[in-house]
Amino acid sequence: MAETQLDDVRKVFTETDGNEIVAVNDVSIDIEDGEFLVLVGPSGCGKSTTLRMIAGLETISDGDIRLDDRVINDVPAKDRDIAMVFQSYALYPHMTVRENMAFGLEESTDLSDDEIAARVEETAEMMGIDPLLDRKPEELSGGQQQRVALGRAIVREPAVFLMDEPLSNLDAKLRAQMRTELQQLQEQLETTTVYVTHDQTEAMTMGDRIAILNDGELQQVGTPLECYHEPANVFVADFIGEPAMNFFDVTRRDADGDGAVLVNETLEYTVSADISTAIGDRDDLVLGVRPEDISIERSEGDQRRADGHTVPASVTVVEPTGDENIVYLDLGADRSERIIATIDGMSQVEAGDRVVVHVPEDAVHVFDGETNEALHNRRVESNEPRVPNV
Ligand SMILES: Nc1ncnc2c1ncn2[C@@H]1O[C@H](COP(=O)(O)OP(=O)(O)OP(=O)(O)O)[C@@H](O)[C@H]1O
Repeated sequence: MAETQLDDVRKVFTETDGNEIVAVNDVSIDIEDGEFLVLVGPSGCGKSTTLRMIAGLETISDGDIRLDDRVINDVPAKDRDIAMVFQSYALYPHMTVRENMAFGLEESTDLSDDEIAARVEETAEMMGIDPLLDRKPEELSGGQQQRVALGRAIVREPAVFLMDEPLSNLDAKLRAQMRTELQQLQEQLETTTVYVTHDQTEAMTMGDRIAILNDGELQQVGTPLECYHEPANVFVADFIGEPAMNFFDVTRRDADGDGAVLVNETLEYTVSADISTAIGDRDDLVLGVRPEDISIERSEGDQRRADGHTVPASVTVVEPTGDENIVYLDLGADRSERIIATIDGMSQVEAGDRVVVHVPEDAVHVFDGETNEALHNRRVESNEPRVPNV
């Protein structure tokens, strides 16, 4: 167990033509002792590079990495007391499962052969791979190989586990099963874990906290629900949640009293004083609303409600997923804007239906159109935790 800190960590790669790539740009994260932190972001955002720097497999261009307050920038990988699990499993093909698991212990500890054998057996039992101990990797399924790769990391009892997309070679069902198992295992072992994935569902369901990276820059660190309900910016709001948040470029118009109206060619959305105050005098804005917060009603003609939170629309596509319908809609008379809503699977809505879309004010997010930073996030009732749709 160990607290792991990244302090303004930077990685610049220099290509052969001298061109510099900033893969990781001054990233600071405090990973608590025993925490399961998920590093998530799109391809090329710097996740693996960050993990490899923690592991000692990549040098650091600037900043510090600390393990329990000790700077480990120059400590060789093998002396860091960190175990890494790769997507490719990286098992030694000529060794049995038993030998694969024992190898790391022989290299990094002074344990006797008997002690090593006992620890391998014990870990194999915990991982449910004890019947496989005398097989070679080629005699194992992908899922079994992944279990062995995890077992090989666990048997070392390291201070920190680093995992780079460890489940991505498994089929969807096995992946979901392994997610739960890994989480339970980590809770039981209480070993600080940094887990890399590009899959937001994996991040949301596994992480105590998630750290969202884009283009080498840290966007937000928080619990899954914080990142979902209180995204720091448009990138996070868009990345977390499935289907993604709907966004509309709007400008501000003063309304009667303290409120404002957010407008574009299709929308006229009235907001009350607290949102208007958060917006201030900014004029370039982005209005955001999650698909699951939208409701739709059948309607003949253009029936806007007096609250200024409705807009007429027509249904273009309905995708049933079982418990819910994902509904794609064209908004307004000119149909120049689109919106996606997720509604109850029993609702009778069909392509071609004329409807009214209702967006409650307590569900809207407003972002600065220039900086993309959040100005106002949806209201969350603290006694009413909502399960995010991921
Ligand atoms: N050895 C290298 N030399 C030059 N550029 C590199 C090197 N390794 C990574 N990069 C660049 O650094 C950036 C971050 O790469 P990294 O592999 O960390 O991203 P990632 O988020 O893990 O992506 P993925 O999910 O696709 O694995 C990318 O632009 C990548 O091209």
